[in-house]
Amino acid sequence: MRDVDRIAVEDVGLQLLQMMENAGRILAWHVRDVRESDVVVVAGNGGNGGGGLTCARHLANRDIPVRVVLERPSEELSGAAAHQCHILDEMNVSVTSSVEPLADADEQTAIVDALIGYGLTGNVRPPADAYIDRMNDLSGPTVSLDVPSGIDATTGESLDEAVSPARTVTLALPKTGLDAPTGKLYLADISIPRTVYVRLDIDYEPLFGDDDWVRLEQ
Ligand SMILES: NC(=O)C1=CN([C@@H]2O[C@H](COP(=O)(O)OP(=O)(O)OC[C@H]3O[C@@H](n4cnc5c(N)ncnc54)[C@H](O)[C@@H]3O)[C@@H](O)[C@H]2O)[C@@H](O)CC1
Ligand SMILES: [K+]
Repeated sequence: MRDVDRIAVEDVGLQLLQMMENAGRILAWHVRDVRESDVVVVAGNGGNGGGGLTCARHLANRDIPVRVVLERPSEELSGAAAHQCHILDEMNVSVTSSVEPLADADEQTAIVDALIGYGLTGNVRPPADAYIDRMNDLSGPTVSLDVPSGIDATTGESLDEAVSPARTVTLALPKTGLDAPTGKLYLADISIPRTVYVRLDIDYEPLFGDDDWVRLEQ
């Protein structure tokens, strides 16, 4: 997937924010599909977090009650995550980095797990572990972006706590490590052109029909 990202960006010219917009918009569709009530987005500081912040914008644009809990203070965000968070600030969407994560979520609140995607390196470090535990404590439906946080996208193993979602919306290609507990698994089209796969000798069959996502059988 890193190779796909690299070729798409460096050779073909697709920009991260374009792929992230597709990811966040399709994630918002799935959150609307599962939610009964308000929504809390848990966002890390990488591309996964950026996708969650994009999702929050698409929900807020439809007057869906949504708030964001960051793993670290917004002034520590960088890159695309900082970009997406600035827009939410301008929209007056609630963004906090509370120590007691998700303190005011009730049993109906839907959770968006945009903490860690395929960038997981090694055992889950604090405070991410507390956020993962808290997400798992809540009874509302959780939707994970790309990979349930804490799961290794390649091996599928979780070295310790991992999010146990109702569904996972993975991006572009099914990650090899997704035979892990992902809940219902969906693949989202983030507009990676076929030439990227051809250049990487990945045999690619068109996966997407009329929808922007497909359900993957597990
Ligand atoms: N082509 C694609 O697949 C695209 C993927 N995107 C998203 O970008 C993600 C990859 O982005 P990144 O490479 O920035 O990485 P991630 O956003 O997956 O992970 C980095 C974040 O996880 C934290 N983290 C990493 N290891 C940790 C550990 N052991 N304990 C606690 N925290 C840990 C880091 O502090 C950082 O906040 C994908 O999972 C996907 O969601 C999108 O940006 C769009 C393009
Ligand atoms: K995640």
